[in-house]
Amino acid sequence: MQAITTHNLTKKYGKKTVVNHINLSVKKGIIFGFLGRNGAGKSTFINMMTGLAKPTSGSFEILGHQESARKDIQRKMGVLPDYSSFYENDTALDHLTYFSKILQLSLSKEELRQTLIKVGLEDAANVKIKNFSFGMKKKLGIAQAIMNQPEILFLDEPTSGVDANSVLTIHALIKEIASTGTTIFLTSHNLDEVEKLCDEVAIMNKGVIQTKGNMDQLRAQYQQNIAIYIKHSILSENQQIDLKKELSFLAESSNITSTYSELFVKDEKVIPEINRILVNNLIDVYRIEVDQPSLEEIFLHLGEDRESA
Ligand SMILES: Nc1ncnc2c1ncn2[C@@H]1O[C@H](COP(=O)(O)OP(=O)(O)OP(=O)(O)O)[C@@H](O)[C@H]1O
Repeated sequence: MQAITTHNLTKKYGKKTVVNHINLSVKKGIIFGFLGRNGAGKSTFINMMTGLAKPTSGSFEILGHQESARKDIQRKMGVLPDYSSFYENDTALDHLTYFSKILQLSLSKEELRQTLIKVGLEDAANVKIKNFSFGMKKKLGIAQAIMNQPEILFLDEPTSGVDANSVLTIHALIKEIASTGTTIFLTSHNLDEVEKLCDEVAIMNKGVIQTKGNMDQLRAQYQQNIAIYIKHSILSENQQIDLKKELSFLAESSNITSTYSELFVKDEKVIPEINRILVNNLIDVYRIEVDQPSLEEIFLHLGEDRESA
């Protein structure tokens, strides 16, 4: 089942088309990363999902509900906006109590405390928000977003401006929430974070989805080679030539030297075969390192495509 399906979803501001006929589907239960440069249209897309903006044309379903069934969607949805606002004189517990009432969740104090425990703010339940660090405010924002035990959670930049320790806690929290089956739709400018957390990624550019898939699919699509670095026993010149020839069927390119070789391959599935060739040639391997292209490299590569287009 899909958590989100959009059909030619479009948003225009005046004459400017900010979201342009997007057909996107997001599987239920995954962590989905939504990327794009500033101004690509991500927030506008999310605002339509969360009910803050109306599509100009097209439609979408969330968890099987049409956009018109906003109340049903809202009940199952949690949202951490890019910037949450708080009454600085409220405590964490006051804040959750207030939103629990607004959302008509009728949660007990104990249930609210449990939510604070989940996000690691148990000791701050009665502390005024004005004394919170930025990271604590993000965690409180997440607590607010998960109070209703949502089936789908939108997290807009959950770790931007947050200190390294809190980043780790928030990452662990996101994984824990996802492990209960909640679909997570996450935007972040931190590509490393997206690569670590997300099962699938979509990259938006100028209002359209430029690419979508898991990391393996993105690597294959953008033909980013995997680099393999091997430190091995000393090879004579003839051995180097023979090895290069044998590996030429598996590697896109290679650089074989007497003690150290670099290979560039399309698919990591060839690594065991490379290993076998080394063993058959009685070459001792002291170290082998595999360097997969990062999401950052793919993202930059997409940028090159865009600029040369
Ligand atoms: N309410 C609005 N009225 C007019 N133009 C808007 C409005 N909201 C967004 N835009 C324009 O739409 C384009 C896309 O903006 P959007 O905020 O969706 O991008 P984004 O990908 O979320 O960028 P960022 O990563 O900087 O948040 C921008 O050119 C922006 O100026």
